[in-house]
Amino acid sequence: MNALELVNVTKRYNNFTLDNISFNVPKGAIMGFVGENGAGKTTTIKAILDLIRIDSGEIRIWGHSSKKLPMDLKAQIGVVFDGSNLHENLTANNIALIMKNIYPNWDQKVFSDYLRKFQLPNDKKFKDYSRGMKMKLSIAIALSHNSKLLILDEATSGLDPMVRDEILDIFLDFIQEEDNTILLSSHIISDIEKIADYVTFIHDGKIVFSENKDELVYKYGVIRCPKEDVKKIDRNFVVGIRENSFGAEVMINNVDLFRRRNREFIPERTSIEEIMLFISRGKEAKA
Ligand SMILES: Nc1ncnc2c1ncn2[C@@H]1O[C@H](COP(=O)(O)OP(=O)(O)OP(=O)(O)O)[C@@H](O)[C@H]1O
Repeated sequence: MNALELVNVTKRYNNFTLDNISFNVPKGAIMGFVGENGAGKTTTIKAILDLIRIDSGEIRIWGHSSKKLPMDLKAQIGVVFDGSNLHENLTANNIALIMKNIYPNWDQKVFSDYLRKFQLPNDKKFKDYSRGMKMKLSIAIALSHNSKLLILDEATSGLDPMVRDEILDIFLDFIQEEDNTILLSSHIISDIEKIADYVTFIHDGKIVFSENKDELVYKYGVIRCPKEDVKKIDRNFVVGIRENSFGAEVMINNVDLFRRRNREFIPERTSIEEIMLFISRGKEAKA
């Protein structure tokens, strides 16, 4: 069962198109949603949350059309946006009062526990919080209304590695509950490598892949060879080329089939970060 399904979703802006994207997030999984600046991550998340109107396609949350999601299910989605939009003059205490009215399932005890755990003062105004504190407060809110689906847009960016680790642990705790699901967009691939079960890579408004994280690194490989050998490699397998003064690195897809067909070149293991970098740069050789 999927918590989230996107089918052929298209959204056109003047200079950008979210182009016919499809991917699923299985219930109980953490989906890492990665892509460079402007690739379309926030647009996708806004579409999922029905904050923008899509031009075509279908989005289903727990099997319901996102446009017709019943209120009680809507209340089970915890959302954190980068640069939280909480009012500057509110304190955590004020926010708790507001959230109690917004969410029928608001759990004050859980919220207070998170404030303590994150060492967030009750009475300090939001504008006087540090970036890390603001992010933690947003996460505490998202986790305090019995959410079963967390949608996090760059929730760990701009935070130091220790705070990031602390927050990633909270996400891992959250996912221990069998039915809980996370969609986490991030620039920080190491965070995704640490906690995600699946990775969806969006590039220039299109989905390049949406796959199980562990299988991904077996599908791709890097061949290191002299520049003049690049042309011997079957272009159908090539997803990206990088050249430097020592030679060339060629990222290939479908490594198993490549190995069976070709004994001359031996692809080496790679990482999600490298796969993304190569694919973003394209098939033309670049230093
Ligand atoms: N309301 C809008 N009107 C016109 N263009 C928009 C609007 N919102 C977003 N865009 C454009 O859509 C593109 C994708 O933006 P989006 O915020 O989805 O990217 P992103 O992957 O989240 O990037 P980042 O990692 O930088 O946040 C950008 O070119 C942006 O300028």
